[in-house]
Amino acid sequence: MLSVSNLSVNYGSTRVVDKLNLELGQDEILMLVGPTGCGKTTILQALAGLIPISEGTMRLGKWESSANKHIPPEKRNVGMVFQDFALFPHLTVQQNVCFRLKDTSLADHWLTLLGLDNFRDVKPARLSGGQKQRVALARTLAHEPAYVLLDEPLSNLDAALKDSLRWEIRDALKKAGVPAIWVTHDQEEALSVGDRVGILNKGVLEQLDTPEACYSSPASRFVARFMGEASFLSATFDASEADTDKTVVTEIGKVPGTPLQGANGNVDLLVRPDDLSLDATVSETNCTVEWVRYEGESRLYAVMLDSGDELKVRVSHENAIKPSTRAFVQLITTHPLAVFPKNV
Ligand SMILES: Nc1ncnc2c1ncn2[C@@H]1O[C@H](COP(=O)(O)OP(=O)(O)OP(=O)(O)O)[C@@H](O)[C@H]1O
Repeated sequence: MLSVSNLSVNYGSTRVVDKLNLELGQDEILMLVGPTGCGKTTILQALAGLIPISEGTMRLGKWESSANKHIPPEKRNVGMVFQDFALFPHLTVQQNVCFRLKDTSLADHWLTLLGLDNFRDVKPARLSGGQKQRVALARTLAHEPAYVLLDEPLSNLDAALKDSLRWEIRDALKKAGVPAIWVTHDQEEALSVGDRVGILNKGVLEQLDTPEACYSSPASRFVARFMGEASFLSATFDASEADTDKTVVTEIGKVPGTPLQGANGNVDLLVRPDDLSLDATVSETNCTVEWVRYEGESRLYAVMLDSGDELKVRVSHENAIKPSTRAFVQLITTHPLAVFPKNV
């Protein structure tokens, strides 16, 4: 198990990573997300042993690294996958994957599994971005790393390729049975691919949890907003009610609620776009459409409630409503929504 305890990194007098704690299971994939400059790459570099750390420890198997006792990358048996693939241009695919390997049977295994058999004698320049990233992954896994660090492995690829390759990479990591930390900018990728997701804000891990928990019970408003479209709706909530029927009362309906941070009384309800319905064909109205974004399968609307709260609503693409139209918005969810203390 990879254990990280109180890991902190300073650049000069600036703390960039602050007291990171995490433990990674044997074949667990942790997706690390956060805004640009929040310290994601720095964490990977520290875990790889590429930069000195200021505080804390990292432990795996027989080694433990700390500020006073640095373990270099070659002693950690770490595998790294970068966004720019980092292949040797003068070597073939086969030679890249077998580089410094005594036993090449695992290289054959990964080359076949990642669909690269027909490209063994080709040099990287002749490969597409997706093929290059498969070669980089095959090379990493052929060396039987104890853990794998992936720094935005899909960011140089187009959208369609990203979608298929993310599953291939996940499958390969699971087949190899190694723990992995995967940095991404893409919240959807983090939620769909990760066993757990870590959300960083200014060097601090704000939440480390299952994708479902990060999305539905975010530890903070920052996490709520970062993991997807989030609206906050004024509501009232009686936390003393029996557990089974804790109801949040809003001007557009009642829903079950999960109180966070001691929310009680006047609160803000976290509403996601798919928790709502929108109808412009009924006589009763309670909002005005501000703007609409066509998304193909769906349309995302921003509506302004008559009371002044703005909500985002996602509905079928068939439901086309023009901006400035009066409409009726309603809560339609039956699962509990997160309830935050009123933002004052
Ligand atoms: N070598 C360095 N010297 C000084 N400051 C640095 C150095 N490398 C990174 N930083 C700073 O540390 C902070 C974290 O950088 P880091 O690259 O880890 O962020 P990130 O979350 O990976 O960002 P991005 O998503 O843009 O890649 C930033 O403010 C960055 O400017």
